[in-house]
Amino acid sequence: MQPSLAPYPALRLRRLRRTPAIRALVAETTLQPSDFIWPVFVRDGEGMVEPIASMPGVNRLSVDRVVEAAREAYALGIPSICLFPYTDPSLKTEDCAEAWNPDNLSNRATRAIKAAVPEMAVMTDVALDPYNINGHDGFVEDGVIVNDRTVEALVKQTLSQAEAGADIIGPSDMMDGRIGALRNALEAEGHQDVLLLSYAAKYASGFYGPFRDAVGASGALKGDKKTYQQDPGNSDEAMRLIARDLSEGADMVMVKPGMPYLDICHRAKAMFGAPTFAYQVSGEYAMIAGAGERGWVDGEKVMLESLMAFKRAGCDGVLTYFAPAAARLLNG
Ligand SMILES: NCC(=O)CCC(=O)O
Repeated sequence: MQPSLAPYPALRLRRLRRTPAIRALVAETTLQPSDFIWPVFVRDGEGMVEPIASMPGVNRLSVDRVVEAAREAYALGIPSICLFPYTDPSLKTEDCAEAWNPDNLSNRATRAIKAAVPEMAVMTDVALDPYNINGHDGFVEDGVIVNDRTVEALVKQTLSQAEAGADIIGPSDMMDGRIGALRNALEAEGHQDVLLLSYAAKYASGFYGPFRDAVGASGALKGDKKTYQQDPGNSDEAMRLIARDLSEGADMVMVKPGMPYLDICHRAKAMFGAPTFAYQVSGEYAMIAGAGERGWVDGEKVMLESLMAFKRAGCDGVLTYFAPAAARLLNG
């Protein structure tokens, strides 16, 4: 766009900022509760609300409490909730079989939410890390994360989540060929309406630290994830990954983390025009919530500003731990 500008004083751009009404008229971007997917941490037990120290205001919830939280979130106008299980260490194995157990925590929570709040879109996570004894998203053989055997396991995990009633499956593993394999399996098994929101551009980031505490994976992870997650300096690679996943049958794509990667969000939306989401991850949340708690920044203001930035960059929506707090503010 080439802005055509009259010379000053014919042009006084401050005229457009003079009152709240005029500012509202010319606002380019809006933020609303329907822009959010709310990630929640699920644990076993009943009546459990367990705070996560590195994520002030975020708790691990037992299934009954997740159902209550989902009901409240939906009433606030948040259309979707995303489940992350805190897996009991005794259930983590080398074969990751708990990942496709029809009665695992994630599947139980999905069934319970779909029974209580059927209109809400339940999103689930596909990757082996919550169930893997070594904390990796794929199987490890001789120190190498193997691709194709992992994809076979991801298919089993996906089908068990679809059977439980998940509306949106989020493959976060970054293996090659998994979107095509999952799409084919969903079609073949009568789950043609299940959506795939691919974690297409997922970076090997330091911003995931608090999440790994939240799901109990910090101690488990051996080494790093650099052979499957992206180098933070790469942008063309992100476009290739997104193009590939869309061509294999992804309905929506995600960029993760969010705030440090707004250029990737913008480029992805401009290049593909597909429904594009960003994940404002745990470290981003912790920085804003932690600084807000200490009074170093105005926490609410920075929260909304950060979420608006995703929309301005071109995202259709944001996965954010702030979803209920932000929705409450936006609803007034
Ligand atoms: N697969 C989901 C994540 O890795 C979330 C990361 C975060 O919130 O830090």
